[in-house]
Amino acid sequence: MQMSQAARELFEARFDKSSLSSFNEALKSGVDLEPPKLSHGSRRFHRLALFSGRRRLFFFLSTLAQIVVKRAFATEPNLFSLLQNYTRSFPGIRARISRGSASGPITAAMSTMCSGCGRRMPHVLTVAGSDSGAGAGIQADIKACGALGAYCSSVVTAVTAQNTVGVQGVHPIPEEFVEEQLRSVLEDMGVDVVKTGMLPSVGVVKVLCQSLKKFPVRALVVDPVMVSTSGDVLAESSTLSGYRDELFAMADIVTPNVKEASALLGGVPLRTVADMYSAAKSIHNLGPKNVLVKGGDLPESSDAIDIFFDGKKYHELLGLRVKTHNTHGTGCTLASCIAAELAKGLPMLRAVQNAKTFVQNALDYSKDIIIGNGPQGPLDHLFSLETHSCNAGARSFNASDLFLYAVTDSTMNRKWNRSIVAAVKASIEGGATIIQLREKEAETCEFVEAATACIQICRSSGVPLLINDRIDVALACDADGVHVGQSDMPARIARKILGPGKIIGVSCKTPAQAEQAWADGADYIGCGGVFPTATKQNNTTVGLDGLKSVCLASKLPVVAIGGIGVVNARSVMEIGVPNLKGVAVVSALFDRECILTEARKLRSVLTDSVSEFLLR
Ligand SMILES: Cc1ncc(COP(=O)(O)OP(=O)(O)O)c(N)n1
Ligand SMILES: Cc1ncsc1CCOP(=O)(O)O
Repeated sequence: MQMSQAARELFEARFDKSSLSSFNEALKSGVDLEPPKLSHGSRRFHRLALFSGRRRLFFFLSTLAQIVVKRAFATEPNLFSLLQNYTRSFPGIRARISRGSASGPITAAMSTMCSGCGRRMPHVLTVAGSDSGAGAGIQADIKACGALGAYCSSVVTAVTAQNTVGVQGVHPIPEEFVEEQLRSVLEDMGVDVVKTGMLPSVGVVKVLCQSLKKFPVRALVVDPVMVSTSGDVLAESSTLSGYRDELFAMADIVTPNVKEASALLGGVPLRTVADMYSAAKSIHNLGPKNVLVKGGDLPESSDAIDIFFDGKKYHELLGLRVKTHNTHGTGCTLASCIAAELAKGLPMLRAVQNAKTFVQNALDYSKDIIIGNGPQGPLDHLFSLETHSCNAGARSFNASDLFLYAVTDSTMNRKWNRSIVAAVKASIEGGATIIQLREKEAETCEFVEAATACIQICRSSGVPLLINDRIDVALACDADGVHVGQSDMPARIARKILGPGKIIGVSCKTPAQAEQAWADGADYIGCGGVFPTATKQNNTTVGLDGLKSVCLASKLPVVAIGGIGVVNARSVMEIGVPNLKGVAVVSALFDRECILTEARKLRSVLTDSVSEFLLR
């Protein structure tokens, strides 16, 4: 459309050019947005536009669009929030929708921002009680989300006087004020996921349900807190009916422990893992999309077994029981971590697995800390800051990190015209659980620069980053560790140089090499090539039998490597040896057009094969 100079100036005064192009792009992508409300300036613009026939058409269409959008808002009160959520999912556009006063008309004004101008943080809102001891409740939720890189806002439902001995007092917040807090946060702050903890009365449950209907969010995590770890009652028994009748139907996941699961099911006793399976199914029948029954309190079990049920499939999630009194707040922490991982965009099962890993690491790290004189102390949620900042000797390695091990390759990145950083980012988004930079041709300076950028991405996603061969580069960028081959720096010297806090992996093809790697202080073994591969020249293949014999001889966890991809990953995992923890892949991710899609596919093959194996 040709515009007169005057009209152009008026138009550009209201929208800067980048906003305008983002707005146009959003429209092209199919978002229906209300055109800006006519201000005095734009009325003048319309008057000018009337001078030509084409401009008359513009005026007519924009007025028509305004009428349509206003009608839609009048008939669909949730449209405001739906639109707000919808626009949030556009990477190149950030739309802020402002709502008029409750009595006045709803106005939608859009301010756009190019993707390079700002950074959205994953956002969890916790709706829970305050714990003055800060081990559980709102305080635990904020710390856990922060540790996992999510922003956490809070709506306080009750204030408790609490310490490591027990709960000395509970002061519920009036329902109207809970509602007001909910409105303040949900209306303005772009919440991705809501997590609930202590909801002291059925009235608060109802207020929450109404608020979530008005302001829908991407996911709802319900931790049905009824009784504190010290045995003190934190919710009226009528809250149970609120959960069952209304809240569960809106929940993406409900995370009861065995006592809460029993209470929700009218007091049925839960004594065995089989009981947990049937409880998960019965609670699923109450409406939530997924259920996690936590078995930490189950008597007579040496492992912490949780049962996850998505309505079709059960997953038995195993964790080692950490011997410690410092368990106060683990339930709140787990649910908050699930919420944080969902807010980051992870699928549900992965979010649950990552949350479990975080809690287990936090328990392990905090097992000896002394806070308070009571029987149940708190966790140190921010342990990862300490391990990363002072390399204090507590290794941040968890064998389950080997599940989907992405190993980069500079030749492949060049072929597909991608930076290392973009490749790493995509693989993490697709579900990679650990990254190795294997950059055979990079100049040292370029390698350190790329590794430093990758470290930031990996840290914010909780994914360890290792460097292939180059201990100097690992030290320079404070990577989480190194992977060395049989002809590289021996692992025992690498350990001396790097200290106890870094992860060291060693390539092994034989049981003798596996034994040596353990003696040298390695953390894991990479075994392969399992299948023939074009990625590494002159590399002998050990096959599935060779892999099995190395696993059986190894005291360390093992990751399989070489020629592995979507079609054969299951056959690798199915060799059925407990210390085989995952697969490492190069070309199956990095020599493909879309790394993210391939990582997702591979992750899902691995998850399916492992859970089926566990259930056998
Ligand atoms: C996880 C993992 N396992 C094995 C290797 C191979 O390492 P290496 O023997 O040092 O061979 P190059 O990678 O240097 O060719 C690996 N990189 N990662
Ligand atoms: C580095 C390495 N070490 C043993 S096999 C191999 C290459 C793995 O690459 P791909 O996953 O493309 O087969």
